[in-house]
Amino acid sequence: MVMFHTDPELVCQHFLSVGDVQCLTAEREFERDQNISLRRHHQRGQEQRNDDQLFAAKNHKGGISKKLGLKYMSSAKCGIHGLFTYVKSHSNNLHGRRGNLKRCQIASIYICSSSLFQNSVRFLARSEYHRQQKEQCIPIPTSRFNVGLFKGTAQVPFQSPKQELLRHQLTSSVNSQRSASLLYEIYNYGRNWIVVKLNSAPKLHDWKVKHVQKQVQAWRASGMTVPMCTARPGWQTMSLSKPKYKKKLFNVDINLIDILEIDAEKQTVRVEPLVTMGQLTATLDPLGWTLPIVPELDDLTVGGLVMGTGVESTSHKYGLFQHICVSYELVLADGSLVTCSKESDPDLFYAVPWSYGTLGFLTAAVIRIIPAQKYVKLHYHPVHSLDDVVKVFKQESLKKHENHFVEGLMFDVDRAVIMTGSLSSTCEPGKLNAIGKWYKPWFFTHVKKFLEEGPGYEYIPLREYYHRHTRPLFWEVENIIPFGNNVAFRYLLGWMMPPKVSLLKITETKAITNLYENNHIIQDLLVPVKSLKESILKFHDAVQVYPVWLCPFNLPNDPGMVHPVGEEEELYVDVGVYGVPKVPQGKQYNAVRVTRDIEDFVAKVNGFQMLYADSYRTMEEFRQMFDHMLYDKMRDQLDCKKAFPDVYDKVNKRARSH
Ligand SMILES: NC(=O)C1=CN([C@@H]2O[C@H](COP(=O)(O)OP(=O)(O)OC[C@H]3O[C@@H](n4cnc5c(N)ncnc54)[C@H](OP(=O)(O)O)[C@@H]3O)[C@@H](O)[C@H]2O)C=CC1
Ligand SMILES: CC(C)=CCC[C@@H](C)[C@H]1CC[C@@]2(C)C3=C(CC[C@]12C)[C@@]1(C)CC[C@H](O)C(C)(C)[C@@H]1CC3
Repeated sequence: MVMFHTDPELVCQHFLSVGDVQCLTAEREFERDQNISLRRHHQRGQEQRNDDQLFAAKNHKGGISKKLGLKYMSSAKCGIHGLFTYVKSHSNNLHGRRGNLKRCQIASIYICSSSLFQNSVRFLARSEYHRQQKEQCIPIPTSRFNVGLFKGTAQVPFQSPKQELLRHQLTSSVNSQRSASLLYEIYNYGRNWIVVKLNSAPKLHDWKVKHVQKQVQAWRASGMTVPMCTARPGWQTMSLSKPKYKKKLFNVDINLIDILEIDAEKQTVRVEPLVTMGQLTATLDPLGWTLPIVPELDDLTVGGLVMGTGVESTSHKYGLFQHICVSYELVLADGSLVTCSKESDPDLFYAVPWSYGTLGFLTAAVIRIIPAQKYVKLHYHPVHSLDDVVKVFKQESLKKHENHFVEGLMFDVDRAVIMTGSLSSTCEPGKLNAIGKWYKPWFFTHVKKFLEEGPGYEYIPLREYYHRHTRPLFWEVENIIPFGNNVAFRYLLGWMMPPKVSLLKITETKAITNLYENNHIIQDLLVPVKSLKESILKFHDAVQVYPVWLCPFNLPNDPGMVHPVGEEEELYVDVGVYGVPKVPQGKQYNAVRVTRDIEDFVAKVNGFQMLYADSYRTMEEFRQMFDHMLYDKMRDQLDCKKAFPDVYDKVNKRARSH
């Protein structure tokens, strides 16, 4: 039977479901009208042909072409990085972590557009389902590719699937996404600089807030038929999934992107919710100030960190992001504008964090600032047994005064580097390491070296330390551009990194999102430090993903969704698991089963799951993990039931993506 799939998603889903994937056999001509032609590369016997499931997908404007008897149509837009990652992770699952890629090859990938915010990746695909799994795949001898920046068509001899994959990965790094990211960054920093210089933001703030209030009034006037959410598109957010619920809800546009005021006397900064961490450190650091906690990815927003949560290597001292916030300004369900703080309205103040925008719209936040220093003196302590990892990590995390920063990276179940740091205004000669420079190795690979070299220390410029995980997105960029840490690449093209998450997301299709969701784990599990050893062993058994991020944080017993079980504050640790799970040969990773198992474990040890990650909990299970007492009270009191969805309805798996 020959099947023609016109939906690219099905093409990719098929990749997942089949046992073997044979090379896409295609040659294409990219003509001006962007028709794509497809022809079969090698002939096979009639019997085998009958078994074929033939997929051809054509990107661009829904055109239909018929050529060589094959019918194919419409849109195969697919973030190229996603495709690579997919291929990589898929082959890992099929053949073990370092599995051979022979049976999973993509032969033709086309990037035909280089417009600023768009990359169109076209691929023609043909896959073969061998009913009898034993049957061998036949390698394809040549393939062709055409990438926007490389004009013309290059014919490259097919050497090995791995090289084939690498070649495609190279094309991804030179696609226009990188330059678009850079232009976008330059625009943002320029705009921010002008706004700060002109001091125009505070004057405009009231006017912009009124605009939010007017939209809430308009929602009320419209009969309040569906609840509200912000209009921020899903591709702009720092999560793997895209919120599906936004399509059904009343979207309120919140265009609040500026730093409003720095008060040196009170040691606070007042910011609008879409201010990012990168924007804040760029503004505050030159003035000699910094936030006590700077969540490490440049594009995280204050709104997202207040409504979700934020954690970083100073959290053992300062707690979570909400614990450095002094007050919130919110537009409520009735359209009124309120400001709440511990003193003025403690119930609302404590209920807001983790509420994910379901109590009101945040229009400004006042956050504490502390004096900054020029450098971080960072010590690296390699440890070589799990017991020592736990011991050293706990010991260092409890030294709140000596250690301004504490963080651990586990490279295996019994090997880790624990880092401790302090702020410093001076630097010893020969000890400076400007890790943020474009040609420097990715931070986690630099850290790993200390396992062999033994303990050491160095000085890192403060802002470069804060954003140390931005360039490799922890280690996630390794899956997207595996050669990104290669020394030649770094010197030549490293300045184009990191890829902008929003641009990666906007160029990604549902299909690739699905592939990520099914072959990847991204979870931050917040567990009491007393359960750290048990947790590491549990995650090791479940997924064996390394490196693992260990970040200690102090959890005070404040009211609200997240607090320790006992009366006292407690030391917790964020165990960050990001990567492709290791699956025994021949087995398929089951994201739902594994994630649910991990979630059950976390709940059992009185831990929490960060809300940006996929949650497979039922509503009852979710309500058991998070204390809803104050939240429910505030939802009733502020008449939120019709105005905003319940937090569970925003964070559960069904509400996201697809
Ligand atoms: N180191 C760290 O701590 C890291 C944290 N994260 C997580 O990433 C998320 C932040 O990502 P980011 O892209 O900045 O935020 P998002 O846009 O993803 O926002 C997260 C939630 O906050 C709500 N929200 C955001 N702004 C407002 C507002 N002004 N008023 C009301 N609700 C609002 C959103 O509501 P709506 O759905 O209506 O848009 C959404 O539900 C957080 O959840 C954080 O925990 C991720 C990486 C690192
Ligand atoms: C609490 C802490 C420190 C969390 C760190 C979380 C990061 C590792 C996450 C946040 C956003 C994130 C989910 C993301 C991705 C990887 C992991 C990230 C960076 C990527 C880049 C993976 C590739 C995907 O195709 C896509 C581009 C959609 C996402 C975007 C968000």
